[in-house]
Amino acid sequence: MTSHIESSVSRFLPDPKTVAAKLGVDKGPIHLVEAGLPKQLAELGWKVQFDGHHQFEEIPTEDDPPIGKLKNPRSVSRVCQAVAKVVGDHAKKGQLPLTLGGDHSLAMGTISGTLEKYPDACVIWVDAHADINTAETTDSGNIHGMPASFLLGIGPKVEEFSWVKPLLKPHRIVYIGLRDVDQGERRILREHGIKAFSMHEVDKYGIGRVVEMALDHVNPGRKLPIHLSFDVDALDPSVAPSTGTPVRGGLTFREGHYICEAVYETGCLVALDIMEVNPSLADSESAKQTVAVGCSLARSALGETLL
Ligand SMILES: NC(=[NH2+])NCCC[C@H](N)C(=O)O
Ligand SMILES: [Mn+2]
Ligand SMILES: [Mn+2]
Repeated sequence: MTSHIESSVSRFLPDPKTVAAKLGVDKGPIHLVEAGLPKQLAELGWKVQFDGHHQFEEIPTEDDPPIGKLKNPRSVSRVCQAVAKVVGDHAKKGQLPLTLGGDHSLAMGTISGTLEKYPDACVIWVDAHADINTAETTDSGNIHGMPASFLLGIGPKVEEFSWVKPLLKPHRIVYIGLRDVDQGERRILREHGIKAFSMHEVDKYGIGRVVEMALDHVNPGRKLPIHLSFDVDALDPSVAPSTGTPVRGGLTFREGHYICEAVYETGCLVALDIMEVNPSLADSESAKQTVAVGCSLARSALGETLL
């Protein structure tokens, strides 16, 4: 283990979208824990402190009407703010927070927590989507399509999310795996000069070169702390089927794991998110497969090697 990391903490959070609909019955991320992830990480040499389920506060839908187009804004804001605090507190103790989700809107919380302790941290965002819509550009109103814009402080201010400090700089985030990017998001990426390696670049250069180029962009000297936010829908749906917004043409099993291994090898990883695992969305075989992939991605990012 690298010296600045003494222990890891794993937490899992429900999916606000599903929770809102099902009044708190979403058990997505707990499956990763029940599949044995804490023990697997302990076997890799980590001292695992498991915080337990971060209880999503149920705000009845009628008490959480949309703000503009944003759906469930108060519920999402509240849970993300709580996550920011917990992640920040662990980071300040020199621990490596692992957050299991759940909706990728949670990255608003996890990355806020990381930047609180490491203001110069860079973010590697692995996803089929850019999740960089603003309250203005969003079509769906789903906040999981917007966390990056809140962290960057772009787009119209939404009072409910004023706790999110715009600490992330456009040159400190890089995407890998994109293939489903909305028109407004394309414009935002261009206007802010945000670097993104879509599946086109993965096909063209191979994953090894792409990860190297991504690191050269956000972390040229390989000295800055890295927050890896991995949305499992970056993987091809044949690899990770149980997720809310699958998009064909994604990363292979090995490509996804290679990213995690390469980030671990830098010795710079300070926080990890494994997001959008949703076992309730598929038959039990697909769910099992997706949960197993989520666990193995986390292990790869935390030091598991093939030999
Ligand atoms: N975290 C995710 N799965 N995001 C999907 C976002 C899809 C679409 N771009 C939206 O804004 O609604
Ligand atoms: Mn995402
Ligand atoms: Mn996604």
